[in-house]
Amino acid sequence: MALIPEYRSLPNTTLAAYFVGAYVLYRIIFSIYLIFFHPLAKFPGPKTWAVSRIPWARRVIKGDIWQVLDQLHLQYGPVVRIAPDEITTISPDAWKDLYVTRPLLPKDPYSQTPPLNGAHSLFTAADDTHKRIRGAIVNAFSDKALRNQSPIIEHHATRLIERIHREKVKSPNGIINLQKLFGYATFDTITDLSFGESFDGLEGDKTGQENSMIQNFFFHAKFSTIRNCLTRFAPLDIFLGLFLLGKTRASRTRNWKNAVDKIERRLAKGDVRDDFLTPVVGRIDETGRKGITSKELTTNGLAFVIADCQLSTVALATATYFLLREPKQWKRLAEEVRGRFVKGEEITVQSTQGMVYLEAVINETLRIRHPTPISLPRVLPKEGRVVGGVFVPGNTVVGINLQNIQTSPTLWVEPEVFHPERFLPKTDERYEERFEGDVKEAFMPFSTGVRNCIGSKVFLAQARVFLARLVWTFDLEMQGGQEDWLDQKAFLVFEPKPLFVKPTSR
Ligand code: HEM
Repeated sequence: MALIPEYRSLPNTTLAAYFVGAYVLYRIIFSIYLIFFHPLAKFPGPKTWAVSRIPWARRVIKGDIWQVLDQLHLQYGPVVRIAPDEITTISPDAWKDLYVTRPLLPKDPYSQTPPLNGAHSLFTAADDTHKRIRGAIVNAFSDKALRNQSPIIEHHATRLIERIHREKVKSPNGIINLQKLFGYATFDTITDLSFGESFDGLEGDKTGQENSMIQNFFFHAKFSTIRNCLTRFAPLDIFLGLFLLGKTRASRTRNWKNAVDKIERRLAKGDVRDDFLTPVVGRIDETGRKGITSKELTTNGLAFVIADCQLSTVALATATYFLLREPKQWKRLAEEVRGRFVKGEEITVQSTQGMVYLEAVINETLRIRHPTPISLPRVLPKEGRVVGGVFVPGNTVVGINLQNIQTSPTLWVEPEVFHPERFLPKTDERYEERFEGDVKEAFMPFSTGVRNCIGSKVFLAQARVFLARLVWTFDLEMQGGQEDWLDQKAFLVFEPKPLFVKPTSR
């Protein structure tokens, strides 16, 4: 009782100092616990990262976390503690331990942006909901389905080449931004496949309406990355969410309506052609107990569009950049493509299968520059699990960073050098023995297990046809001053710079 008047009589500044002092003392004691006594204390890593999420968050928000993780692995080894409750690994065995071994590990909820309308995409759905949705649409991604969808991909490849011709003529010095055109081409292809109608970005020069949706996707990727990161520092994420969601509400509503209208028109036509909607025609089930609901169909359609449009654009622009920087590799690819086809139209999804150098170029591009250089974090069960040969305690968040595992000097020969040859069959005369040193099991650009990339075959088909048609039709020269083109930030996905090239028809 006697304390209360004394306590009350303290000046406000002294009171505040007590509180600050108590908090600092608590942080110091807690930090000592985190560094020396916490179950993750045995894992190496920077001490400042072990005691707080802030160093990690700072790098995510700066867009260079993938580069910093590279350095941390070099310094500390294959397993690094990057937060009080999280470790990252580049052990190839961890692919199986984290993404295949049963029971399946849930995704770290902090790494996910929850759907605004409650209808999950495959990315955010868990357990039975994930199984149900994937089961409803998986047939749209089979080899057979892809064969039937091929004319759509080839049609947009033709329009890409036509647009490059038009752009070349329009440009006073013949220089064009190829990254932008890849963006339109992938956008047109994937909207055609996902919604049943193309958004016709490649025709924008004719209609005078250049589509800005692609730029918006990259903006959203940045926003979602920062918001997800801030969910660990609530209520900061809520403020950012209110501000940015308000700012983007109109465009989101427009995109949603556009998608719904197109999907409805496509479903009404019935079983008329093969696209991603074919397996669900007449099978929409609004109960949410089997199949897929119409809201989930739209959410997933938009997710496919965003995934393809961003990742394929980055991959295609990056492949072209590497090829133009490395004349020997360009020449090898040109020989393969030009030696095989007499006419550009012969270049199809089917006819580009088994083109070993082309496939090696695509693989090497994905290896050296994964379009989405993120970690795939999973939460361990309370009993813990062996990951990559090391026991990791329960409730730890563990992930493989897609970029780091593909460029670690402990796993790859000359990891930063563009050598498609490393992916050639050993019997190929261009293969070099030194690439025996590569640990190819580390290379899983589409992840593995039941949550692997459902769209990988579509991407590969598109990449083969677009690149082969480009190389068949044009000689390309890179405009100077782009030596630092690869210096890009990544927010979920790399933010590609314009790629200025001068195409000349052969
Ligand atoms: C360069 C191209 C691509 C790469 C490197 C890539 C990579 C990946 C990776 C690593 C995952 C696993 C994500 C996780 O575990 O959280 C994934 C999942 C997924 N990808 Fe892709 N992707 C690409 C293109 C595409 C395309 C073209 C589509 C759509 C047509 C697509 C649709 C999806 C979907 C829906 C999932 C979630 C699958 C599930 O959880 O069931 N991706 N992708």
